[in-house]
Amino acid sequence: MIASSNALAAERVPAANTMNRDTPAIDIRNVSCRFISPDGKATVALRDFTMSVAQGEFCAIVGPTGCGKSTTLSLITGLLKPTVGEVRIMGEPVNGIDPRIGFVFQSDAVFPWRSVLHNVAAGPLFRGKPKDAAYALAEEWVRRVGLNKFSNHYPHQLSGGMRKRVALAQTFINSPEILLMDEPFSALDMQTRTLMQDELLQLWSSQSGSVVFVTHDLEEAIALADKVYVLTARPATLKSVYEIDLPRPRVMSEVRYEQRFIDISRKIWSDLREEVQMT
Ligand SMILES: Nc1ncnc2c1ncn2[C@@H]1O[C@H](COP(=O)(O)OP(=O)(O)OP(=O)(O)O)[C@@H](O)[C@H]1O
Repeated sequence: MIASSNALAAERVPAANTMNRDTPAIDIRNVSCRFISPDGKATVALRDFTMSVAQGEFCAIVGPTGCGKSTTLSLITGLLKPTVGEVRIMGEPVNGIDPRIGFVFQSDAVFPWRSVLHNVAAGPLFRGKPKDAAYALAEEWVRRVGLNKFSNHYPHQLSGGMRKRVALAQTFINSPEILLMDEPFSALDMQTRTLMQDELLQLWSSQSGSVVFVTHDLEEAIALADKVYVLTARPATLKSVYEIDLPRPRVMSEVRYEQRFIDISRKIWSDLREEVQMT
């Protein structure tokens, strides 16, 4: 496996909680997950799967289609319970929806009837922040994601990339300790996608959260992550973990052309290809 440098990790702001820094943000231990359909047919999505995400770490999950990647995220959120095994968040067993967890999915989760500013303010308002403070914070986040000129626009008046920026602002405004992302940029064109990846890395490096990023795109996984988890074909179990020693900060439009990146891609792809060919 490849050694890690984690060059920027030491510069990030420490997590604002009293927990031991060595406690994993996410600890999935020997988890299996089986679905029973109404006609009684069983589907085993995950089998004896183990994964540990450190505080502040950026992990990506890749694997063949339908292997169980999204199921892994559902287990972390508590929306699903494992059939066997245990999932811990910040050292505690998962117990219902956790406000420390933020999500960004492939589809936009913006409210179509609210303007950009109102969309971004929704989270803090929902969490009980006073109105003035919530809107002041929302204005700051709208500016941070470069949408200040579009603050009063509605989602249907925005491009796909702009809506994704709204989604990032909506999520980061809550300073999530854990950020779960399921194919968040897959609907975007290549150029917009590259810009959004850069923005994601900038936002992430300014906060202390851990990220689990599910993607079909191996290059995206390598470019973004500290660690790439390769899952087997269904029922998914952990095939291998690669630590990505590319220095940070990384520039998405350049990193893919570095020889080290190409070497890592080749190595992981030879692992992943065996699984993809089975599906
Ligand atoms: N609620 C459910 N009930 C029954 N089967 C389910 C349920 N959720 C997922 N599955 C099945 O579990 C398996 C894993 O699904 P999952 O969505 O986790 O895969 P994935 O790796 O994210 O897929 P993709 O790469 O296509 O997005 C699939 O066979 C899917 O049909």
